[in-house]
Amino acid sequence: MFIVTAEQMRAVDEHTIQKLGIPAASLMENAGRAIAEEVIRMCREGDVDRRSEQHACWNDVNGKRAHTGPGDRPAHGGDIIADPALVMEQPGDQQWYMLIGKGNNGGDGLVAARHLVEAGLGVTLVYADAPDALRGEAAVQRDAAAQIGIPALVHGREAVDFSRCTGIVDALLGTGSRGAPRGAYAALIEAANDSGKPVVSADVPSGLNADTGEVYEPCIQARVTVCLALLKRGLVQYPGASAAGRIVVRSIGIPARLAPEHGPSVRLLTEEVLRSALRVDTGRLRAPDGHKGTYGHVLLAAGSLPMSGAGLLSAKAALRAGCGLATWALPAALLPHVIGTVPELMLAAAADGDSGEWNAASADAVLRLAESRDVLATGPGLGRFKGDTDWLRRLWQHSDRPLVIDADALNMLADAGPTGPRDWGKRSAATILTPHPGEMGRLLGMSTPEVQRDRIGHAARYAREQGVTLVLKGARTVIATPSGEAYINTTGHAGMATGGAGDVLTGIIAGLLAQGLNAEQAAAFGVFLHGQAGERAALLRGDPASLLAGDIVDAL
Ligand SMILES: NC(=O)C1=CN([C@@H]2O[C@H](COP(=O)(O)OP(=O)(O)OC[C@H]3O[C@@H](n4cnc5c(N)ncnc54)[C@H](O)[C@@H]3O)[C@@H](O)[C@H]2O)[C@H](O)CC1
Ligand SMILES: [K+]
Repeated sequence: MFIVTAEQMRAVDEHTIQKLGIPAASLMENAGRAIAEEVIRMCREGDVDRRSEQHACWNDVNGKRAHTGPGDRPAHGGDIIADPALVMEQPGDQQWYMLIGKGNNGGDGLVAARHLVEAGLGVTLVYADAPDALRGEAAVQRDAAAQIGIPALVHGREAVDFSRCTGIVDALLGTGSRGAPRGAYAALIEAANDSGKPVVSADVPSGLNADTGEVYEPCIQARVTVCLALLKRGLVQYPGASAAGRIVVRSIGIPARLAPEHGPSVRLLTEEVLRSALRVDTGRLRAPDGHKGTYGHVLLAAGSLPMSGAGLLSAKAALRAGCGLATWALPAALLPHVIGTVPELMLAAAADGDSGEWNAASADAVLRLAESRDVLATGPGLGRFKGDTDWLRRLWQHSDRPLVIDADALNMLADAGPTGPRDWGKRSAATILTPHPGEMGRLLGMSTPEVQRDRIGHAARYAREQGVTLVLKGARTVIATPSGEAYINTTGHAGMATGGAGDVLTGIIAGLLAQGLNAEQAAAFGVFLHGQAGERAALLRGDPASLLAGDIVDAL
């Protein structure tokens, strides 16, 4: 599933109308109908009374539990399947308030109102602006609603009291919204939130930045968001993802495949995308006649005295991800401390003049060890040391192996200079960086909140400019490729925010690279697997908060 910006959505919309000749009115009709169907579904299934469903149910987006409309039950011979609007024989005394903005989002709300009236629901329109402010298709829908006799209030002219209504449809602001909601829009959003009634948002919750996921003050807190045509970036990035509630993406006649023609290709990372777009074929990872050499050898340069566990977690994760062999290189004096901790692991001592410090262990020693291995990964538990940026530069410039860079090695990279490591030259093999938002901020020379304000945008730009594959960790991890594509992960949970989880991810990605996956495949599949293993580990433990990074490795 493609994820678009508001501008990209507008361009795809225009293409559909201008080049394909599909009338704008048809798209608005489909949009409004999709919103009405969701409201009707909620009424039929009693969702409106279910207060617990406040947080996003991501599975609705990645298709595992998508609502398929009135035909959920398999049809048998002789069954008569009717529109949901026609089978609501006892809608009861459902009263829905429709908040109508003056743009096309409001037009969608007006179409939805017509369909809800048809289904027998009580509907009241609440215009944010005087109804004559509406233009084009939205004005056509305003007139149709008036002809049908749908009661209407205008904010500021009549009092609006939500206390007796069943639910609220938010069709105030959509992708044409700019900045924080103003005037009547802000007042209606606040009143809707304060009412405690379930809100169904049309396309995006009003008050959300549809591109970045930033929530303005105020912003609708939706129970459900019926996202129209294509998933918007702001709905998959926090805090927007929380404001959206459950997300239902509905097709309205705009071909989704047009999205990459009009902007960057950003996709939701699902099993389907891994198989089709990324061509990850797990069935081919293990040849029936393979031996340990077939599945590759990871060299990990990691760990220091206070953080030897990071190296252990990474190395173990690489093995669990399926590589044939893993060698952990560390300053020679540290080696006796870790012997036997992971018996399957090989250890390589980097001469350190008996100091136990990386500053005495040369980059050339690591390069020599890497020559006979397939992948080089560095960073976990490394710490900072004198001359470390030059140390990393030598690995960058002289290793022809795929290179995974994490943790403190990213901080060394941040010191490469204002234009970033691209000044070190183009590497002959792939480079994967796996920063958390703090490390990403150091790479970009900006604060962590600034990074978080537009995770997809920053990750995609850095990957393209620096020619690397970038994994921006955190809720909804972003995987961005040098060619400008991005994937947003759907697996994992907040329990995985625990020390060492990142080291595990580095190991998984290195382990997958060793088995022959390319950088894009290894990064995306690695992130997906890491999240799945975290979900599994939380189930086994019964409580996500008690998760340890080692549990993720064990659940792989
Ligand atoms: N996917 C599609 O192609 C389709 C989308 N539809 C719906 O249309 C909206 C986008 O409509 P648009 O008219 O461009 O913008 P909005 O309705 O979001 O509102 C713009 C309107 O609001 C005013 N405004 C902007 N920012 C603010 C603010 N911060 N405070 C107050 N007022 C604001 C601005 O002046 C404009 O007048 C999309 O989301 C879908 O819902 C189609 O219906 C089907 C095809
Ligand atoms: K809206």
